[in-house]
Amino acid sequence: MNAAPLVALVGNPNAGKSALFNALTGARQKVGNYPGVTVERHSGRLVLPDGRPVELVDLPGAYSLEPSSPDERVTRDFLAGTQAGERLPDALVVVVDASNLDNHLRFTLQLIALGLPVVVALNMIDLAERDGLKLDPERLSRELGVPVVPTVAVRRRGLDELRAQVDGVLTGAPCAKPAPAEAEDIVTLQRRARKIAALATVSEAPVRRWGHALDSVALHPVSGVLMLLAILFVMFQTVFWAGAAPADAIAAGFDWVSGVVKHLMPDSVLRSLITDGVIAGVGAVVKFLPQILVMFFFILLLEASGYMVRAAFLMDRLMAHAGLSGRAFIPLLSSFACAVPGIMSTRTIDDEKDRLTTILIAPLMTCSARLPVYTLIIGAMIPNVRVLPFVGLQGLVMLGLYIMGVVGAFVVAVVLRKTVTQGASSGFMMEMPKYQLPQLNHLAIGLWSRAAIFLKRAGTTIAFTTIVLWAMLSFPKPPEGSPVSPVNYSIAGRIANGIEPVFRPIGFNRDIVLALIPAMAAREVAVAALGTVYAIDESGSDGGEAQIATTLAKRWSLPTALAFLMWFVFAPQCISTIAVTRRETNGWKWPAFMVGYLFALAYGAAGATYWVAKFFGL
Ligand SMILES: Nc1nc2c(ncn2[C@@H]2O[C@H](COP(=O)(O)OP(=O)(O)OP(=O)(O)O)[C@@H](O)[C@H]2O)c(=O)[nH]1
Ligand SMILES: [Mg+2]
Repeated sequence: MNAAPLVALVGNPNAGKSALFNALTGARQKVGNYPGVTVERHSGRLVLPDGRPVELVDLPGAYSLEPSSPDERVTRDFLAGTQAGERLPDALVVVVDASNLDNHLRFTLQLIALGLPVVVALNMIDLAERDGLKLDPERLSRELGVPVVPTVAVRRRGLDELRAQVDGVLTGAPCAKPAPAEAEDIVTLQRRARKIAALATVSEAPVRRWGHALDSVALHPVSGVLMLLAILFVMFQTVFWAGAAPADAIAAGFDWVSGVVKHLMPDSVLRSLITDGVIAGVGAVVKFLPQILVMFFFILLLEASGYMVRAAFLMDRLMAHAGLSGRAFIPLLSSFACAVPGIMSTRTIDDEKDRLTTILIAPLMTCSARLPVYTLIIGAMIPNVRVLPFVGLQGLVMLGLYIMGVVGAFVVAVVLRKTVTQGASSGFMMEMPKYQLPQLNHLAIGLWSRAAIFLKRAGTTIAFTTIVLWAMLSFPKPPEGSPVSPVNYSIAGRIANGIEPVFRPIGFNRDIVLALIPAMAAREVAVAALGTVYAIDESGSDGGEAQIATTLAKRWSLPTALAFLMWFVFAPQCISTIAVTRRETNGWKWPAFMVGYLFALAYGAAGATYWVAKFFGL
C-alpha cells in the first residue's frame, strides 16, 4: 500500500526548507541515504486537513537544475524521476526566501517549468518585513501561475494554509500545465525573476530600491555591457594617469641609488653587477608597482562592492556562445591577476572538458605581469596625446590589448570546443550579493598583499634572472678597441643573434630576443632585461634606468613595438603557468598543446601586426 502521495520540498540553499519540513512533519521523520552517495534522505509524514497522509521529502538546496555538487545532483535526479529507487513526486513545495526574492525566483521559474503541481511557500516573511519589504503574495501567485503561501517556518506561521494548498494541488484537476519553457539562459531567467519580484513588491526600503535600480542597468544586456566597458575604460585611463608620477619618482629613486653606488665604488665588475644588473633590472620592474596597485584597487573595489558577480552574470550568455561554462568566469577573472591561481580555481568546474577548455585559455587573460611590459612599451612608443578631452591614447591602447586577449580567448574556446574538447556547456547559478560600500581596511589589506607578492617576485625571481642575464651579457668582454659592442660580444648576445633570424620575419630585433628568453621565468623580466641590456650597451652614457624609454624610442620602430605588444598578448611567456597546467591536467600532453598553440598564435599575431603596421607606413 503505497497510496500516500509524494511531495518534495525544494528551493535554494538556506530558504528554510528543513525548518519548514520539521514544522510540517514534527516527530514523524525518517532519515536514510540516497544509494551511492553520501547525501541524506529526509522524509516524513505530513497530514492533510482531511487526515490523509502525504510523504514529504526535504531535498538538498540547489541553485538550479544544473548540478555542481552531489547534493544538487540528487535534487536534479529526484525532480527528473531518475533518482534510483525514487518515483517522480506528485507535487512540489518550492520554498523561497521572501527577503531575497529575485534570486530565489530564478530557480522557482525553472521548477515551475518542469510541469509538476507546485505550491510556493513564501518563507521568511518576518525577515522581509524587518528589512522594510512589503510583498503581495496574491500578485506573485498570479504572475507565477501557482498558489503562493506566506510562511514563517520557525514560528509555524502559514502552515495550515500551506497544507490546504498542497491538498488543493494534489486533488485539484491538473491545471493546464505551463508550456515547458525552453531552457532559458541565466540572463533571461534572471530578468524574468527580477520583473516578477518587482511586480510582487508593494513597497521597500530605499536602500533595496536603489540596488534594484542599479541592477536594472548593470544586468541589462546592452546597458550592462556598456557599463562594464566604461568601468574598464576608467580603470585603464587611471592606471596611466595616477600611476605615472609615482612611477617616475620610483625610477628617479633607483637612479639616485645607482648614482650613489657609482660615486662610492671604483669602476669594476662588481659595480656593474650592482648598477647594471640588480638596480637597473629590479628598478625597471619595481617602477610599475603604482600602476599595478591602481589596477588592483579597482579590481578589489569591484569585488567588494558586489559588482563582480553581476559582471559574471552579464558575461554568462557570451560565455555560452563560446561553449564555456559560466563557472569559468571566476577562474578566468582571477587570471587577470595571474593565470596560476586562475588555473587552480578551475577545480570548481566539474565537467572535465569544460575545465580543460578553461585551463587552456586562462593564459590569454592579461595577467598583471604583462602590465610593466605594456606600460613600458606604450609609454615609450605611443604618443601621450588626448583623443578626446578625457581620453588618452595610451590608456586606449592598453584597453585594446586587454580586449584583444579576451577576444582571442573566446575565439580559441570556440575552436577548441569544436575540436579537441568537444562537449556541451552548462549554465551558471550563484546568489547575487547585495551591493555594499567596500570597507577601506579590507581594500588596504588586499592591496598590501598584492604589493608584497609583487615586490617579493622582484626581489627573488626577477633579481635572480637579471643577475644571470647580466653575467651572460657581460662576459666574455670584447678586447680593447674591438669594433663589436659589449652586448654583441657576450654569450647572451651571441645566442640572441643566433636566434634572431627566426624572429626577424615578425619584425623583432636582437634586443627583443634578448628580453624574451629570460622572460620565460616571469613576464616582467622582459622589462628588467631591457633595462640591463641598455644599461650595459649604453654604459658610455649615464645609462640611468629612466632612460630605457628614451633608448627604446630611439632604437625601435613603431611596427616593431606593436608586434612586441602583440606577442605578449598571446605568448605563453611564463614557466609557472606551464607547470601548474601540468599539475592540474596530470601530464605533459595539455601543457605541450597549450604552449604550442600559444606560441603559434603569438608568432602569427605579432607578424600580422608588424606587416600591417608597416603597410600603413607607421
Ligand atoms: N527568521 C526566520 N528564519 C528562518 C525561517 N525559516 C528558516 N529560518 C532560518 O533560516 C536558516 C536556514 O534554514 P534551513 O531550514 O536550514 O534552510 P534549508 O533550506 O533547509 O537550507 P539547506 O538545507 O542548506 O538547503 C535556519 O537558521 C532557520 O532557522 C523564517 O521563516 N524566518
Ligand atoms: Mg536543509
